[in-house]
Amino acid sequence: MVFSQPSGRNKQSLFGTTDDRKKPIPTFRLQPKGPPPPPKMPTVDDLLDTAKVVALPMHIRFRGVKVREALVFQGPAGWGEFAPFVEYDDAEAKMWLAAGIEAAYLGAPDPTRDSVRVNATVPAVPADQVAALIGRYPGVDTVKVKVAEPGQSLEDDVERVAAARDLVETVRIDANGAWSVAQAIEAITAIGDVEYVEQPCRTAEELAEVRKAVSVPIAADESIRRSGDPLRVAQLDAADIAVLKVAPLGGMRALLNLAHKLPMDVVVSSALDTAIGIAAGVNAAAALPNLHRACGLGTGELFSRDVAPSFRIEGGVVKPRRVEPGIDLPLASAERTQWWHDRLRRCHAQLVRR
Ligand SMILES: O=C(O)CCC(=O)c1ccccc1C(=O)O
Ligand SMILES: [Mg+2]
Repeated sequence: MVFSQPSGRNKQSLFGTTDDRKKPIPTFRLQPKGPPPPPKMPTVDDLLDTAKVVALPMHIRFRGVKVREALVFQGPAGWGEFAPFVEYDDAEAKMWLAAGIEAAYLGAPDPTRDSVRVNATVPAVPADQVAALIGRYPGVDTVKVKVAEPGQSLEDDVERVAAARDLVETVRIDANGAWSVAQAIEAITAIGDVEYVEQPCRTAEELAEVRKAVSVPIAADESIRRSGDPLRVAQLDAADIAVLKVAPLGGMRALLNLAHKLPMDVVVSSALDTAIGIAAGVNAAAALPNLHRACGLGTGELFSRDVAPSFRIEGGVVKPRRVEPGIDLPLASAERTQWWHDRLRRCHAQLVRR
């Protein structure tokens, strides 16, 4: 059911559902009613026909990488992206392929708003570099600061967050699960008031413990996108906010469906996507019935080259748009291209088999 959404165009799926199979064969209507039938699942050859593997250079190291690789492809509805992080196994990576196929073959769900507020993303840089990074995000009033980077101290985090606080109204932090419960409580106390702390510890149980011990709101990211059971954080009362990403959840409609089920505020964030993946994130955020917080969709600013001009941030917002890659793309080596083609083949086989 992850590929469906309660109503209208947003309910379509490329993969079908048990419900669809139970429905009687529809009788012919003179005046067609409702959404068009979902297109057929593309074959591997369909995907590889238009596939390009890009290697995008970054201004700054993020998640340990300075070059972001992605495979992008074109379908009848536009472009899709397949860019699971290289260390992910096929079972996890196949969700990212489902998301890319949805974007290229089904297109965006119906929007409910025409712009989306974004946050600036500040990697674990020295405090004196924070102002220059935030300067790349015109009109943005919310900054997400990465903390708990391996090899750095709590003092580094306190200083980096303080530098961001001097410049904007709202600061949120992301520890990517690096702290123990005790370390999280110590760090959160030292850092002081923030909008929320994203994934302070690895497990949902630990998030629930930290949440009981501190007054700062807790957001869940990896506990949702990598847990196998995204609803568990809600069952455990482990988070105040859900950070949702299109690609790891298997698409825009999967994200909308999950947001519908979660009893908490949602933030849509990127997975360090190219402009094609960012477009899907913006389209998902623009289709949410409720959205109260800035989204992490400004990461195009971290690239020094992208597949298309990055989403222009103006007055702190981005607007949904169609993304068409340029002709002069920074292509990956032949060897890396083959690696991505092989990975796409394996993930496609897993998707059609299930
Ligand atoms: O949310 C943002 O501001 C940017 C996206 C981001 O931080 C991110 C990007 C790639 C992989 C993981 C993460 C993360 O939120 O942990
Ligand atoms: Mg995160």
